[in-house]
Amino acid sequence: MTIKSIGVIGAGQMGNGIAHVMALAGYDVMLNDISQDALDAAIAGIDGNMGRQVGRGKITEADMQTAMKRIETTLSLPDLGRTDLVIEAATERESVKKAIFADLQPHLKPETILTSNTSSISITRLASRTDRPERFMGFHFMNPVPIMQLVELIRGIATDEPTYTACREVVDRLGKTAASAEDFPGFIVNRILMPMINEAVYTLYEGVGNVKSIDESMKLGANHPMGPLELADFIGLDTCLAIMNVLHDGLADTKYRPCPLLTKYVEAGWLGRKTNRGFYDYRGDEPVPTR
Ligand SMILES: CC(=O)CC(=O)SCCNC(=O)CCNC(=O)[C@H](O)C(C)(C)COP(=O)(O)OP(=O)(O)OC[C@H]1O[C@@H](n2cnc3c(N)ncnc32)[C@H](O)[C@@H]1OP(=O)(O)O
Ligand SMILES: NC(=O)C1=CN([C@@H]2O[C@H](COP(=O)(O)OP(=O)(O)OC[C@H]3O[C@@H](n4cnc5c(N)ncnc54)[C@H](OP(=O)(O)O)[C@@H]3O)[C@@H](O)[C@H]2O)C=CC1
Repeated sequence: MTIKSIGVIGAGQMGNGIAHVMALAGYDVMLNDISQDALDAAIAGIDGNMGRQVGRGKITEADMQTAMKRIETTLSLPDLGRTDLVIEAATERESVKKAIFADLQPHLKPETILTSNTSSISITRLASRTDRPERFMGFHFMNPVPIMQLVELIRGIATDEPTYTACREVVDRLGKTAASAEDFPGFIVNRILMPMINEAVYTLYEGVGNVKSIDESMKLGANHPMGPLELADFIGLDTCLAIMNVLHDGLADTKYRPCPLLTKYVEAGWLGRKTNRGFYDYRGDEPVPTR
């Protein structure tokens, strides 16, 4: 099946980045969210990010104008019914994702491929609640989407080969690299990355270091581009906690228990950059460590 149009559900940082790269690669994009503010912020964000790419000579002004015209926004899920491939990128909560698929399903063309950008949730379980488990798979981008090269492709137990091939062709057209991961909690990247971030929070919780020393140690001592706490703020602490809970529940091993300090930050609504406060406070000119 040739994919021409893409539906993206959830206009947060991932949905916005996915719409950006898809439109630049020539796909028509229908971007959906439950909030008009989120849709407006996403379009402004894409405009700013593409503008920076023009400024740095990565794309032309004409590329940007054409791509921006390819992106439509909608508050109405049925509008995604006419697309060929849907990528769900809403909040990392299984109940939210299942409700979206249930609402969307009656409006889809029979051949439309359904995918989720979930960071950790079982593709097989999500697929089993839809009318098309063979045309369902995990399509996992990395943040920030316009920059990161990798896309994890995760087959559920029932995913058929034409579905995998069609998704793989989309990744190729984006100029990105696909990695196949088996459908187990957190797949590959988050199975490895998230316990490291959680351990950094334990290191903070136990007073081994403070926010600044932990991040500096990993940047200067292990050559990571961002410290683990800065990266957690960038990903979103709610998303980090949700992934740890999926690892803990799904693998039934106490080594994945989420750090209580991570839970406390999420309960405070200090979710990182998206709420202007997490392990750093972003409300001033420079980020200030909160511990
Ligand atoms: C949770 C999951 O399920 C999976 C995940 O995604 S895990 C998270 C994976 N991501 C990471 O680990 C990111 C680690 N951080 C980095 O690689 C880098 O710090 C970074 C690329 C984000 C920024 O790099 P930097 O050198 O500090 O900044 P800077 O020079 O300003 O930016 C580099 C490029 O990124 C772009 N960029 C930075 N932030 C961006 C954003 N939020 N959105 C879009 N583009 C962005 C810049 O425009 C610039 O683009 P060009 O190279 O085309 O000019
Ligand atoms: N953050 C990251 O680094 C990465 C995240 N992911 C995954 O991508 C997905 C999205 O993450 P991210 O973009 O960071 O999250 P955000 O919190 O930035 O965005 C999620 C968006 O989805 C919206 N939303 C919630 N419910 C619905 C719904 N029923 N229909 C449509 N939209 C809805 C939210 O609206 P509102 O704010 O109003 O609730 C919000 O705008 C998650 O599954 C996450 O695990 C994957 C790779 C990296």
